[in-house]
Amino acid sequence: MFKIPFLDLPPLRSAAGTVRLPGSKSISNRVLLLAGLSEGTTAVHDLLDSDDTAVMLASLKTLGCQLKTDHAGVLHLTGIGGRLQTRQAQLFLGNAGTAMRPLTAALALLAATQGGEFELSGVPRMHERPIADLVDALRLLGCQIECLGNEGYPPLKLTGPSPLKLDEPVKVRGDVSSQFLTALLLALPLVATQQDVVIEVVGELISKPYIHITLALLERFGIQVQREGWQRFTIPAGSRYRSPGDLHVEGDASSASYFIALGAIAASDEPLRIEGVGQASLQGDVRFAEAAQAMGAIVASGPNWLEVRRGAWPLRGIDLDCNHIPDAAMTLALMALYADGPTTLRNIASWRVKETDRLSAMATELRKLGAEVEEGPDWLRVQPLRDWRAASIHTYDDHRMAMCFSLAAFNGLLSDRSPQRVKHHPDPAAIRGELQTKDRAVPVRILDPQCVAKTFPDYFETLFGVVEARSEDIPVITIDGPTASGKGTLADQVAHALGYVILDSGSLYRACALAAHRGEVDLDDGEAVAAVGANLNLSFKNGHVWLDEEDISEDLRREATGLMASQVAAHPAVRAALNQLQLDFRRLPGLVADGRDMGTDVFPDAGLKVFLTASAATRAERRHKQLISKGISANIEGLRQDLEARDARDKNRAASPLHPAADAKMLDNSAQSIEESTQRVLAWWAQTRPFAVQR
Ligand SMILES: O=C(O)C1=C[C@@H](OP(=O)(O)O)[C@@H](O)[C@H](O)C1
Ligand SMILES: C=C(OP(=O)(O)O)C(=O)O
Repeated sequence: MFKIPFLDLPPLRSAAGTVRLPGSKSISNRVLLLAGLSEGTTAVHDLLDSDDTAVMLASLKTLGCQLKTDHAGVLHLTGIGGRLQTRQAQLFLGNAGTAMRPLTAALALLAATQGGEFELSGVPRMHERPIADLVDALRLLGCQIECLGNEGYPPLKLTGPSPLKLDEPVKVRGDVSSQFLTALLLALPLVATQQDVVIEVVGELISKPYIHITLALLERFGIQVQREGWQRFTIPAGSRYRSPGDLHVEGDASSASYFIALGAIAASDEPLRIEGVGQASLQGDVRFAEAAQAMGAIVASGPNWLEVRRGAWPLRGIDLDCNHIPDAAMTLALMALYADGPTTLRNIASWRVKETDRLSAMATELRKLGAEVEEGPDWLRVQPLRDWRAASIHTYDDHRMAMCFSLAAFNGLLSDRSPQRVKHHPDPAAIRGELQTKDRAVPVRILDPQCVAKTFPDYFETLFGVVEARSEDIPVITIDGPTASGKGTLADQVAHALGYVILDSGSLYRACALAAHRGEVDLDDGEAVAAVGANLNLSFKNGHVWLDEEDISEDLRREATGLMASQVAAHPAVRAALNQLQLDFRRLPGLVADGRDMGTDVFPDAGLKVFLTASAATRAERRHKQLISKGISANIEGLRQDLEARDARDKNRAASPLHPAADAKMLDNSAQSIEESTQRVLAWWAQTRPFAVQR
């Protein structure tokens, strides 16, 4: 997960490959609650691991459920069998509607029948998300519920015992959220032992497909609800939760929407394959695929997979009632930017009471990209966009805002005078326009990218696994400098702050030599060592070097490795292979490369080049401290003389002498803390970016 203040997405060009979706949030939290209320143990496979499920799991644990995850990642949950194990608890439910609403109903009924006192709270936004319709329904039933802040909103206090009136139908409104009905359906079997319990929906029910998920999962837990249209639901007398034993959670269909859109926008050669949902899915949001098809996507599907590629291009604008796909519909608003005419999304009033006011947030942020947007009380109209602006997108702690706006990074595919338009106007001026499109693609900045943790913590990593950018569009920062100047630490810090990949070029020759030696390759055979070098699977994380899955940092520092490194570095074939390997580190979302010739030779087009120096005395002192901390005695004066001699050799050697690139920024960190140098480099970097100052 990118735990950084912002993530810059460079212009992206294409998508291909396979995405394995994380588990469905809606299914995961329902299954957890049902298993928690059941007797016996349920083995839950492929459970979603995210903020929303974490709060549900923590609550169930507090309530006395036993949770164990085995080595294969399967959760074994032993439920309370409908008998309270603890009568007092304070539960924090973050911003998870699928935890707050159903737990309110379940604990209100358990407190009423068995006695207890439970407080349910969440993040500030959860305290602005209405729950009045559910509280009203439960109060009419006889539950004691106090709203501790504003009436009709969490936090809530549920107390009991108190007598329940189960003879009358339980009436609930369904026009603000379907989760209130879901909550009652999931919880009322607790008290439907002696008699049928009837629920009547008052007024129009929204987000209906979510009720299907609820009913299907209740059935898996042995409860057959009788349904009359969307108005009346009967939980038969004698209902009792029975664990199905094993249960598999399918992939999240709302999360699939970003990749379906990605396929429609950017999979122009091969389809993008999405695994985890398909025709057999329980989730209504799979029908997002139909909306994407209406916009031009070509979709093939099997029971639990989808393959999506670009059909019509530009996409086609649509006018759609989105009430059945409230979450995935947000993705259509981004697809609309790539369309040939306006797109109107209707019947989406519920957007206003979700993680943020999504209608307003969507309109505001789309306008930052330059889009023309109209917003009504329950609709949104988005015009196609051709003249895109680089924008810093606020995400309002809403995972879907962050995921949706990542799709704006494909703007280079359809900016003004894009190649597609040139096809229709094949005159020389238009073709010159095509050549200019490269400069028209703009990056997108996603603020607070870690908000995706609500349902899809690895969203951006997954995205980067299936998209491509042109190499020259991937930003590079180079940090070159003499030995012991602290460039490795600085590169680490800068890369960490930006979420960028790190290349510690100095260790490549050592790693190559080590891998060749381990593979029993003759170190005098340049071609053979080069072949090893070309296939090295190296990565750099937190100052450590990894070869495949192994941390080889210690081995690289050994004297023997150093000697082997200078042996292999003499082969021109090895140098060529390692040069290519270094270029291959230019990966999404960007690269920080440290070394001696990164800015001068390897990445001459880097967006920022830093040449880091420190006085020989300072570097000698740092090296001295390092050695002492490892228990190696050393003499500062001797170290300083060594460093000065090495500097002189480096500067004056014939082959790539160490010197700053003509356009490098000089940074002398002798009197700076690492934090200060990091901030200096980040400030220089910010000046190169097209985004307005962050607010
Ligand atoms: O029951 C569910 O799992 C959900 C129902 C929907 O909410 P509303 O019924 O409030 O639209 C949806 O937006 C939410 O993400 C999950
Ligand atoms: C509305 C959403 O979440 P919640 O389950 O918290 O209602 C959502 O995930 O888009």
